Amino acid sequence: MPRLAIGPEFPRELSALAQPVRRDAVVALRRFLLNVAGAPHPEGVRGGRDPRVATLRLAPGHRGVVVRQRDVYWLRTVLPDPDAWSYARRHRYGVNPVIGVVEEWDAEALERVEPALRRSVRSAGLFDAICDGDLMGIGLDVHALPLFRLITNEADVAALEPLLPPTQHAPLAVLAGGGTLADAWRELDAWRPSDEESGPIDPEDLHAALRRSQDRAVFVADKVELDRVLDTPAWCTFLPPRQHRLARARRYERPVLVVGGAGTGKTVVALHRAAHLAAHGSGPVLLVTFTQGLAEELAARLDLLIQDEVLRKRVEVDNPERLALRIVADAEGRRPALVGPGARTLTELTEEALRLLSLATGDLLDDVDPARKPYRHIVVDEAQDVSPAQWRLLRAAAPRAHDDLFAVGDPHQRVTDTRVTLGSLGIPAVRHALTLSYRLSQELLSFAVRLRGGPAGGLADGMTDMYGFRAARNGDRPVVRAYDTPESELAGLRGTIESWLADGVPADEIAVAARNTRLVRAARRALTGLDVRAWTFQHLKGLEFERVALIGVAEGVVPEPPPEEPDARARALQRERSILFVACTRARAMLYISHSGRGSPFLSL
Ligand SMILES: Nc1ncnc2c1ncn2[C@@H]1O[C@H](COP(=O)(O)OP(=O)(O)OP(=O)(O)O)[C@@H](O)[C@H]1O
Repeated sequence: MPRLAIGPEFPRELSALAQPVRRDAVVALRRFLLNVAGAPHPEGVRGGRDPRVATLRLAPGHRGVVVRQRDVYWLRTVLPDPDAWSYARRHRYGVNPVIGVVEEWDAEALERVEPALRRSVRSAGLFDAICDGDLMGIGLDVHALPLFRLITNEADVAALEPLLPPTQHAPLAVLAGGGTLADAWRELDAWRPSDEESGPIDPEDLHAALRRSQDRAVFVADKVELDRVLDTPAWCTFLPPRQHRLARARRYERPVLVVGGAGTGKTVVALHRAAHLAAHGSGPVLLVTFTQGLAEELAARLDLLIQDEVLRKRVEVDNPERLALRIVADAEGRRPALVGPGARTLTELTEEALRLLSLATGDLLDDVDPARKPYRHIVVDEAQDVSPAQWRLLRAAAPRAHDDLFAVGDPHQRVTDTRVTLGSLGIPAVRHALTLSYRLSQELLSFAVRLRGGPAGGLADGMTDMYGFRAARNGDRPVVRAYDTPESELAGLRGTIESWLADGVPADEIAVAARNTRLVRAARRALTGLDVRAWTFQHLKGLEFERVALIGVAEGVVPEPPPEEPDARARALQRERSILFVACTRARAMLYISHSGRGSPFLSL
C-alpha cells in the first residue's frame, strides 16, 4: 500500500478547482490510497530535475505532482496538465542537513538566475569570509554553495527568497543582514521540528524528513484521514515548528505566556493547545477569550479541530465574565442581576465568583484535591485584556499543577485599561514569542507598527518593542484617502466597497468599521443594499477579513478626546492607538482608511 503525505497547498488548490474536477480528483486519490483498480499510476517526468518526481492523473486535464521514494508519496500540488508537468520538471527536493526537514527548490529558476548573478559579480562575495564548513553548519545545502558564493549583497538574497526553501533562505538572510553565524544558526533552529521527531538525519530518507516536517506534509492512512485533511482549513493540520512545539509540548511545569503580534497564530496555538490537553491532559479544559462573540467563534473553530465528540466535550469555551456569572448563578440558584435594583457590577460578580470558588475548593493555596477545582487546564486567548480580578478567578479555577495555565496575547492590542503583569498576580509564567505574521503583508505590517508606535505595558515586563514582528509575504500598501466633507467620504466608502464586491470579494470577507457608533450608523446608511456589515473598531478584535475599510480616522474622532490628567491622558492615548492598531491589523489583503477634514494625528507616520 502506498503511504501518502499531503502538502499544505494541496487542499486549497483542490478546493479552487471546478466541482466535477475536484470530485474526480478525490475519487482518484482514494483509489490511489487503497491501491485498487482504476488508481492513477505515477508517471515519470522527462527532463525533470529530480528523478523522484512524478505525476498522477487525478482528473481529466489535471495532474497531481508527487515526490516518491519507494512506497512513500508526497503530494505537492494539483494543476492543469501543462502546468503540472512544468512544476514537476522544475523542482528538486532535499533534506536539510542540520535539522532534517524536507526542502523544495525551484531548480529551473535557480539555473536561470545563476548566470545573471555571475555576470553581476563585481565586488567580493558577501560570504567570502566564511568557510564552506561553517556555511554547511547553518544548514546550507552543499550543492547550492557555489550559487550562494555568487551573492554580493542583501538584495540578491531577497531576490532569491521565492526560489529557495525557507530553511535555506532564513539563515542566509540573517548572515546577509549582518548577523553572525550563531544568529543564523538560531534562525535555522527555529525551524527545527519538535523533539519526538528528532534522531539521526539521513539526507536520502525522504520518509523520515517528511515525518519531521509537520508544516509541509501530513500522512493520511485512510479515506477518513484523507477527507479530514482535504475538508478542514490548513491551520487545523499544518503547524509550523514553532506553533507545533508550543501547542503540543508534552508538559509545562509552569504557566505559559505566548506573546506575538497580530496574525502570528496565537489563536491557532491556543486552539491546538486546548485540543492537545483534551486528548492528553488530566481533566476538564477551559478555553477563555475576551467576549462571548469571540468565544462562540472559538467554539466553532474547535469543532473543526476536534472531531471526536468525547474529546470535544472535555473543552468548555467561554469568556471570563460569563464564567463569573455561571459560578455565581450556580451558587445562588438564579442568574444574578446586572441592571436594576440589587444589580452587581461585573467586577463585583467576578470577586464573588472567586470567593465562592475558594469556599468550594477549600483554600486559595491550592493544597486541595485537584478534582475539586472546576477545571484542570485553562487556556486563555486575548490575555492582554484579562483584568486582575479575572486572572485571580482563572487562577483559582484550576489547581496549581503542571499544564495549569496557557495564555496567549499581544500587549499592543490591548483595548481595555487593564495593565497588569502575570508575575505581579502570582502567576510566574514562562514567556515564549511568535514573530511571523501569517495574516499581514509586510506593507500592512510596517504601516500598522509605525502607527502603533510606543511601548505597551502589562502582561509581561519589558515588552517595549514589537518583539521581532515580521511578515511572510508582500502585498498592497494601505490606502489613506482624505475627503473634504463627511458626505464625500461616505460616497467614497460606497464606491470602494462596490469596487471590492465587483472584484469578487465575498461580502463576509469585507469589514467596514469606525471609532464610534454614530459613524458606524452613517456607514451602514451609506452602504444600504450592499449586504456588507459595519462595526466599531473594538468589535473587529480577534477577527480577520480579506479587506478592511476604516472610516472617520480624523482629528477629534481618533483618538477620542482624552482626559486632562497626564497619567490618565497617556493611558487613554495608548489605548486609542491600540484600538486603531487592532482595526488595521484585521486585513489579510487590503486596508483602506479615510477621513474628512484633518486626518487623525496617529496617521502622521
Ligand atoms: N499553522 C497555520 N497554518 C495556516 N494558517 C495559519 C496557521 N497559523 C495561523 N494561520 C492563519 O493566520 C491567521 C492569523 O492567525 P491567528 O488568528 O491565530 O493569529 P493571532 O495571533 O491570534 O492574531 P490576532 O492577535 O491579530 O488576533 C489566520 O488566518 C490563521 O488561519
